[in-house]
Amino acid sequence: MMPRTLRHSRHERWLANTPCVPRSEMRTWLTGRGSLTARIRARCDAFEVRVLQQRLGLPLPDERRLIGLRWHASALVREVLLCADGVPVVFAHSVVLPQHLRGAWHLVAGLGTRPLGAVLFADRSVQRGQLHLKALDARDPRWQRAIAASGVAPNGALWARRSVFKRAGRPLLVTEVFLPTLPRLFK
Ligand SMILES: C=C(O[C@@H]1C=C(C(=O)O)C=C[C@H]1O)C(=O)O
Repeated sequence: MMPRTLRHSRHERWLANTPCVPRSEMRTWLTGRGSLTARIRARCDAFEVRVLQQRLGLPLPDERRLIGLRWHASALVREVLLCADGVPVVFAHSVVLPQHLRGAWHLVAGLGTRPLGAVLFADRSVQRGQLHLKALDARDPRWQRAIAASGVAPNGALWARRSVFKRAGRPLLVTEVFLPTLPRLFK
């Protein structure tokens, strides 16, 4: 029997398979492998990236292994809100090792309010790994930061997805938390 600290109960795992997501438009948004920026842009008149922070910080414990970060080491953490016609619809949290900002991920360093997707999907050398999904509840710091930053009234768990992008073998972890306002963009 694994010790409690290592045992992941269902609510603590990110799931690769999609049956966990009810058949709906939400499933299309969660599992689409194209640019989320492009999908939002196509469904609103004014798209905006509101940068909340882009600085060295500690990634969350469940992120370290995915980007090969030693325990207690810092990474570049970028958090933004993607807004459609002035309304936040996605909270995004991206993590990359600082040393890769001088190399493979140099374009991230000076990104500013340009969407990360504009970099990722314009470069054929960038490879996206598998998407993993999770329903985040109020105990998760990503849920807490998404709700606090967006000012959107919470109504339970928030669907999130994450994947590792690689350029020259260097990982960049992107997590996207879908806010309750997203359905305004559904067809
Ligand atoms: C990865 C993409 O870029 C989006 C923009 C981000 C940013 O500007 O930090 C982060 C994650 C994405 O929601 C995308 O468009 O699919």
